[in-house]
Amino acid sequence: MASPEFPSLERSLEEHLPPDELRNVRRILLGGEPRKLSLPAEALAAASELDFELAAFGFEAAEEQLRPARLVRVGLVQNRLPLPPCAPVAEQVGALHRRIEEMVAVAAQCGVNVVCFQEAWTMPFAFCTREKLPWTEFAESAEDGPTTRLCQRLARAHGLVVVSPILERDEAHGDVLWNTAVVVSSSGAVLGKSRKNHVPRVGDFNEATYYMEGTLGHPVFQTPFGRIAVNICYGRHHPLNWLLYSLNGAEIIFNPSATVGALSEALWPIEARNAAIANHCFTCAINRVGVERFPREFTSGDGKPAHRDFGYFYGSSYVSAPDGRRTPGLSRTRDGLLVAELDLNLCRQTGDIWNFKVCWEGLECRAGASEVRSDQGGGRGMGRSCQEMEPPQGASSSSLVSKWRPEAPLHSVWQLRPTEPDGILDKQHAVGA
Ligand SMILES: NC(=O)NCCC(=O)O
Repeated sequence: MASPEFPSLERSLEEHLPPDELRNVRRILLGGEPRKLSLPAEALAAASELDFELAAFGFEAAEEQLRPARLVRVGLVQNRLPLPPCAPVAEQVGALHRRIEEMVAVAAQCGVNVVCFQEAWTMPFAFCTREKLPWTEFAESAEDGPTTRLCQRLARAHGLVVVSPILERDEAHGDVLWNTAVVVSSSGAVLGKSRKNHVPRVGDFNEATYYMEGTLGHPVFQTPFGRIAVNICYGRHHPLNWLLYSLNGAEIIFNPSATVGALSEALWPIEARNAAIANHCFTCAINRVGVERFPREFTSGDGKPAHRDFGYFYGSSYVSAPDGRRTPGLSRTRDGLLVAELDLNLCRQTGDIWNFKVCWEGLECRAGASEVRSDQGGGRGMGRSCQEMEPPQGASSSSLVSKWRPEAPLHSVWQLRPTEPDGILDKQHAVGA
C-alpha cells in the first residue's frame, strides 16, 4: 500500500516523466490532456490561505446546431476531520460545519453550480468501532436537522445545489438510522434524499450494525443544473446501481465515499470511471482524507491485534466524463476542492456513438418509468440550456413517479447440450420468464 505521504499518482508521473512521455501516459491514463480552467485570483488566494488544494478542469462537448452547450460546474469537496473523534460531538460537528462553509464560499467564487461533500461528512467514520454512543449522536433529520439547515443557508447564499451526505435519524419512522444524501436545491428547498443502497460488510466497514440498505430506490433529482443522482460509497462496486440511476435519467452521478487504501485504492480510479463510460453520464467520486483515531481499541475479527484506527482515507477525488476522459485526482493527503465544468450534451453525444445502453433504454420506454424529482425553485441560472432541460420521457415534473421495472425477460442464458462438446448452443432460458 502507498504510504500516506505519497501525494498522488498523477503528481508523481508529472515529476518523473519527460514531457513527451507524460503526454502519452496522460492520453492513456486520463483519456487526454486535462483542460485546466482558470479560476479567479481571490479563490486561489482563499484556498491557499485556508490550506486546501484547488483544482479545476473542463470537459467540452462537440458544438450542436440545435442545442446550446449545457454547461454546469460541479464542486467536489474532500476533507480531514478538523477535530479528533475524541472531541465532544457538538464541537466536532461545529468545526466541520465551519470548514465546509469556508470551502463552499470558495466553490461559489469558482462558479460552482452543484457542490457535493464526502460520505457522512459531519462525523468521523466511526462504524469500525461497533460502538453506538457517542457515534449515533451525530445522526440528524434529513429534512430539518442542523446540517440540512446549514446547507439550505449555503444554497440560498450562493445560489448552488448542495448534496449533503449525512447519518440520518428518521424520527418520523421509528427513529431508525440511514446513510443518506440530502439534496438541497439552489432555492434552499430540500428537494429530497437518496439512501445508500448497498451496505458494506467488509473488513472494518461494520455499517450494517447501524443501518440497513436504503428503501428509496434510485431517485434522480431535476435541478436547474441538470439531472443528478447520488450513489453512496459501496454502491460504486455494483454496476447495476449506476445503471439504474442512469436509466432513471441521471446525467451526473455523485459517489460520496469513505474508503481506505488497504481495501480499495486499486479499484478507486476504475469503478466510477467505468460507470461514466458504461452509462453515458458524468460521475463524481469523492473520498475523505487522513487517519481517524478512536478513543477505544477495536478488532477487525481477523485475529490481528486490536487497533484504534481504520486505515488511511486516501482522498483522490475525481470526475469522469462519459467518453472516458477523467480529471487527475485531488491529493491523497490534503483537503481539496475539485471544480469541473461539464457540458451535459456530451452524455447524449457519447451515447449516440457507442449505444451501450440501447437495449436497457428500450426496456425503460416499455416500462414507461422513471424516477425523477423536480426542482421548481429559483437560483442562479445556467443560461438558456437550463431552462430547456426536461425530465425524461414518462417522468412527472414534481415527484417520484415510479420505479424502473422491466416487464419482459431481459437476457437469455444458453446452455451447452452435453452430447455436443463442440459448443453448439442449444437451449434458451429466458431469465425471469
Ligand atoms: N463507506 C463504505 O461504504 N465503504 C466501503 C468500502 C469501499 O467501498 O471501499
